[in-house]
Amino acid sequence: MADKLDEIMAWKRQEIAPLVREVSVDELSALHAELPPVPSFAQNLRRADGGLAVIAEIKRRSPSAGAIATGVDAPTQALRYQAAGADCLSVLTDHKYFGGTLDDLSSVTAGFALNPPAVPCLRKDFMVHPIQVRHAREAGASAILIIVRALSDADIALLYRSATAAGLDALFEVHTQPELDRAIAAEAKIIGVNNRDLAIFKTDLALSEQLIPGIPDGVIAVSESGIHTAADAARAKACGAHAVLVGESLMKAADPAALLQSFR
Ligand SMILES: O=C(O)c1ccccc1NCC(=O)[C@H](O)[C@H](O)COP(=O)(O)O
Repeated sequence: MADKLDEIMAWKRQEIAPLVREVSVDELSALHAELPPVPSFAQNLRRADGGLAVIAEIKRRSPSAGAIATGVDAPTQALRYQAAGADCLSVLTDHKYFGGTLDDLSSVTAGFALNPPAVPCLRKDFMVHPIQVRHAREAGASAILIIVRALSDADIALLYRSATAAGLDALFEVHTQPELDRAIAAEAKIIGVNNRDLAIFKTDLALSEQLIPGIPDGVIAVSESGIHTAADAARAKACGAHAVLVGESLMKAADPAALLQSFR
């Protein structure tokens, strides 16, 4: 079966080609110094009460689910998640496959500036070049995504250095033990186990149970994808997850606050 992630990564490199230019670590540090600070993504993933933190995702559609909530207004959904008690948000900014835009992220963070407290936002996109890190910081993100399987070790190191210079955290996403080993070697501080196999679109929480116990102490562990019920979240917590990343079930929930609280 064709691998969707390979297709998306090839498209992403094509999509950003016209925007690509050299972006140095110094440029990103200077940008960070001149822009208003952003709230810490990592800090919000460690709840003082020991409960499971929830990263609530804004996602209109996806390759696996098709249409989820195509007409949703991102800043309105962000304020619903804020009121529901989300610890962090994940905002899809890829348009072709997920129906999101970078403007969604900018309008979400601008909305929080008018309606504090700001909830830290992950720019959920397929990162391949530091220019995307710059755009994420300008749009008010607190973190970027690094999909280990899709990148060389050199690309991972460059993106991580760039994110750190720009004052952003990085969520390293893994799906296998060798990918987890690479994330650990890169000194990731936040590692997410994606329960969804992006080749066949099957989600299996057993993957979190298999990999999360191998995430070192001191590193934040996130279980991603396929969390629909309190029982799913409890499985993630039982194997050591500090947080869950939840898209489809929260996007479709009539009462996101009740569902989110049940996860905790
Ligand atoms: O969700 C997909 O179909 C998908 C396909 C290809 C690459 C990435 C994909 N999803 C990204 C995600 O990681 C999920 O949006 C996220 O973990 C939330 O998952 P869910 O709660 O199952 O919506």
